[in-house]
Amino acid sequence: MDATTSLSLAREAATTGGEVAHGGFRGPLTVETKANELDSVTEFDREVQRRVANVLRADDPEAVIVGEEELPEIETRKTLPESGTAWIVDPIDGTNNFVVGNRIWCCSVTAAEDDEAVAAVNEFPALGDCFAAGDEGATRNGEPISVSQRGRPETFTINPVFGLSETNRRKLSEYVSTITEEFGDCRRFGSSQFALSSVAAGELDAAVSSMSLSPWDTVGGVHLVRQAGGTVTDLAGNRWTPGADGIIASNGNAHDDLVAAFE
Ligand SMILES: O=P(O)(O)OC[C@H]1O[C@](O)(COP(=O)(O)O)[C@@H](O)[C@@H]1O
Ligand SMILES: [Mg+2]
Repeated sequence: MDATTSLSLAREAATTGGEVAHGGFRGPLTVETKANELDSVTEFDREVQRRVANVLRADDPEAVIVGEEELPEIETRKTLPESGTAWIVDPIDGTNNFVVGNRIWCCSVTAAEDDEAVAAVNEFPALGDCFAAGDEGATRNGEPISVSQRGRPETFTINPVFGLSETNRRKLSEYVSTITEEFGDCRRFGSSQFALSSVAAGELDAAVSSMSLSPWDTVGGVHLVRQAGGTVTDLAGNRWTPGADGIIASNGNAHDDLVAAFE
């Protein structure tokens, strides 16, 4: 499937999923936890993944789906296949925000070919922003976007993406110190797809993490950043690929400084 066709299907799936989630936003929810007390899931996460999968499977009944939630009736992988087409789905990225009524959450749908994204859509219904990219640049609500122009590291606003699991808290605090001592300002939003979309749109200068983030937290947003003219590597400065330990996504202007600062 070419990038234009993939983008159109990703858009249809993410729009459908976003509408379903938005219908439950700020309403009564049943909230369960997964790995820890701060890892929430709601009935909407599962229902949105089901609805997104139905859109994708209506087009191709054999569509390979890499998704965050477990659904008994839809076979879902946790990692990307080494070859072929796969659809990466985060039904709600930012579930903790969704649960408390904060608008920063999205339905994320990405098409990948052989481990590499070809089209991505991050639909934020409560914000009214839809970030999308095929192979002709990135857009927000249909308008072209590009990474920021900022060049001096001490002026950079950076999002350390970590979540709040026990094991990652110490590293997060190190990253926050590095940002405030060597760079400019710090932001945290509770959604890695929002962080990456914001880098693509020039609203943030960089997003960084030493965690190995899941494909549904990253692959689509990485594609948006690259299509918007940015640079995405692992912590060693090598081109980022799914499964990498850590990520540095930036406007590209001080990428070497970021690689030198974060480990
Ligand atoms: O900006 P923060 O608070 O570090 O949040 C980042 C975290 O947000 C998430 O993107 C939220 O994902 P989910 O809501 O899909 O669980 C995590 O995957 C990631 O670890
Ligand atoms: Mg999620």
